[in-house]
Amino acid sequence: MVPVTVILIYIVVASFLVYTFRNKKPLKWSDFFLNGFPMLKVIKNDNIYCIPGPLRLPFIGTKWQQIKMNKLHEYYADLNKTYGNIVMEMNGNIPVISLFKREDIEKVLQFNSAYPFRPPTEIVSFYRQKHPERYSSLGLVNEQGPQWAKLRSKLTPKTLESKRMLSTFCPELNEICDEFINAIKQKRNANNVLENFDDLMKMMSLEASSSLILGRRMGYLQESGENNENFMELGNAAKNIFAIFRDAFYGNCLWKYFPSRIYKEYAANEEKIYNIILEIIKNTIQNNEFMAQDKENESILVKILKTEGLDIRDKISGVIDFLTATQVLSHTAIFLLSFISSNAEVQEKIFQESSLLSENPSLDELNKAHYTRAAIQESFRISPSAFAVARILEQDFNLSEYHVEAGNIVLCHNMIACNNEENFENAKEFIPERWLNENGEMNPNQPTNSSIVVPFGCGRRTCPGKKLSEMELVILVIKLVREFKIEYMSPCEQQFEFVLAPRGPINIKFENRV
Ligand code: HEM
Repeated sequence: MVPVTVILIYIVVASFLVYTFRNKKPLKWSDFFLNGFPMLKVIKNDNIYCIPGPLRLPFIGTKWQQIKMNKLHEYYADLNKTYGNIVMEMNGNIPVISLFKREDIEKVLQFNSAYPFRPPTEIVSFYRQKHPERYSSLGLVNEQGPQWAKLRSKLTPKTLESKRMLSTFCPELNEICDEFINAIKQKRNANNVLENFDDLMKMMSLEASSSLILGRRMGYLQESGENNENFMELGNAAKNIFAIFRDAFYGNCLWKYFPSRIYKEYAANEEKIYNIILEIIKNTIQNNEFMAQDKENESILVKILKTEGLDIRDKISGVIDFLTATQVLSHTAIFLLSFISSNAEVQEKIFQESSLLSENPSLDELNKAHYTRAAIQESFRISPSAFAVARILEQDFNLSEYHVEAGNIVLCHNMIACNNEENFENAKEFIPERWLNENGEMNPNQPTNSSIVVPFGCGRRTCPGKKLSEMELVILVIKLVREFKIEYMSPCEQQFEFVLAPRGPINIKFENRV
């Protein structure tokens, strides 16, 4: 009897709430009795509650649909098929609108904004607000408005985004890639198959990022036993954190009310990263590293420590945010190598191009590796790790004939739009040539609709690691394909870990070229 009463009360309360939200006026008793289940009816057509989408229930919204959190990318593709170009979900009681149509995505992402608003990662914001002794703001990734602009201008231009910095780092990156190739040779089995390549790839991208950002070689690519325990912990914490973001955002949000398992896991990983970075900073200061004269070879950490007008807590959180963000690079590399593995002709063309470059190519040489760069861009088109770009609207928009007011969260589904035949011919096929002009030069604006290929986001909030990541991917592919014939032992499946990640284990045959 008790469960039946609870369900009845729930239906009545749900009807009132949904009706009131949809029609912006309270439900009268007469409506309820005369209309049956008004929660299922659309009365007006000019607000977001009229946008089609799965059944929204009070308190849990549409979360009941997202049971398989590691398959959310497939869930969104199904939503697009079922409901069309624009779909509304409720994340608890927060409306989230998904856009799949190119014109809508362009409208939102090309909106010229001084401070583009991207919804923050809730659990990070929540935790950082509770720890003012460590964090004076939400940090570069999560802050908004003028505070974000200040962090962005202080933390990035002289560091991650400068051409000089990339040129200086290029020789070291060549060295790290050689170390990576040696590790592959040592770890592959008698049949030349390397099992769990995904683990080694993560270590490679962490080694590269730590070397650039912290100015330290961590030894992630060395045989186990030689590694510093702290550095291994840092690596593991950075690896875990994305899946925690996903579970906190798409799972239940009990962590907002009490320290649930997911909150404790997040706090443990964040504290691990924080403490190790703090230790490294103390050592850097003690060893007088930032008094060094060699400005060219200064690490990003030293550059950030020297930046004036920024609270030390923001400097630390900036370094943490850079290090955690670099995880995405290893996912991207695995998707890219899988396309190269299943397209023998593409692999051969990259090999030909790589043979023309010097053993340790410079940044200028890498920029001329047009075919390889086109292959990377094509991989980004079909399988970008950030498969949707989120924004909070700063003004009202008409999107697919619905009026969407400022302040709403929208997800621009660039991956789904990029895999749609309406936007790209033979959209599901891997064709690097579509990015090349008649002289065989890479042209990112070449294909019609290239404006929706935004693997690093868009506008002033674009990823500051874009140029570094592109350079790293070109060196990596050129060196790997020059050394080995690459063959994935099974198709590379994808799973959702807040960003799109490969589903391990990834086993690859690396056969020496003769
Ligand atoms: C292939 C690798 C990478 C991909 C696909 C990627 C993708 C992205 C995307 C889509 C965004 C959101 C941009 C927007 O909202 O418009 C972003 C933001 C960001 N990325 Fe990356 N990223 C990569 C590598 C990196 C690396 C290596 C770093 C650091 C060294 C980094 C640091 C950041 C930071 C700090 C932000 C926040 C920027 C802000 O809000 O101002 N990313 N990234």
